Amino acid sequence: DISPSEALPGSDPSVFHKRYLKKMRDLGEGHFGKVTLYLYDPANDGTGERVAVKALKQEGGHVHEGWMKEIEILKSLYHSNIVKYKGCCTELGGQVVQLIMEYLPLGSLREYLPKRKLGVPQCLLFAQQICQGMDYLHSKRYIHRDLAARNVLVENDSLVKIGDFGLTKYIPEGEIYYRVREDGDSPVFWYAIECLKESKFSFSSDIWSFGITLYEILTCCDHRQSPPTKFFEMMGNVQGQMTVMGLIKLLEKQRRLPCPRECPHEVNMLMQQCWHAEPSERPSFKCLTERIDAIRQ
Ligand SMILES: C=Cc1cc(F)c(CN2CC[C@](CC#N)(n3cc(C(N)=O)c(NC(=O)OC)n3)[C@H](F)C2)cc1O
Repeated sequence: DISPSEALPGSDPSVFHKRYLKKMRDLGEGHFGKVTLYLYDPANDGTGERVAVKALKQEGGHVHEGWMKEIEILKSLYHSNIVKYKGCCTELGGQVVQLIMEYLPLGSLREYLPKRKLGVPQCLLFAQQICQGMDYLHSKRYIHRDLAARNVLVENDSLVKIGDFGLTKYIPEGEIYYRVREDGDSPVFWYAIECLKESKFSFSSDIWSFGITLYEILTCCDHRQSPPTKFFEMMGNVQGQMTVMGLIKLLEKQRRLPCPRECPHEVNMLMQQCWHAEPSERPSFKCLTERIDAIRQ
């Protein structure tokens, strides 16, 4: 039983057939789904290519409209600092759709940085590339809402890509904020103060998350200095159950993550501006790209 797309010569390379996907191992787990490494091996001789496959945990089998939106978003993005869309694998006549992306075996900055102890210049190169990818995303009026080192993939020593768009939303023309209802397991330590207080997400709240991501890069994702660890310490470890209220109080008292040891003064200034209490006072990604470029010279 071959489907039409298989019968025609030069069939659509963005159509992946379930029967040729051989599961290798899990790469990650999210609230609503998971990302898995597969070998796509139509010749069935092990010479196929490795791909990263994102799938929803199908409850009730219905396809999330938000899920189809995420696929459409990644499919529409073409940038050297954004992970490449490769195609889809459909099952049950389109009831189940899996997203096929390029596989970056070095994984995210969370896995890579602790092993590689980069110097400041290379940290700034990675930071600048994240800004370029994010500037492109914002130019298409998308907000990411989950920018963090765990969602930035490493292609090689001098190239990183934003690798996951699970919480990305479109901001219609003329609007500034996207308000969320769902809470789930929100990454509150990467959230801007207005997100914590009013669930108001914007281009400016992505800038705040970039500042946290830059801090992660400069601390080589050392878990002893991770944002959760550090914020817990700053709150005086209230018996470990940190409340969002505790974090808001801290941020309202203008407390911020400390300057990492290796961090040059002007980079710390840039990070602190990303964490300005007033969203409109935070720099844009275009501005950040230029300022990091100047510092790198
Ligand atoms: C359904 C929602 C959902 C499910 C999830 F599992 C996650 C979390 N997931 C994101 C994708 C992830 C990190 C990034 N960026 N990653 C991608 C690749 C790749 N393309 O190669 C890769 N490579 C790798 O680890 O190589 C050793 N890791 C990693 F899987 C974590 C987020 C979610 O929204």
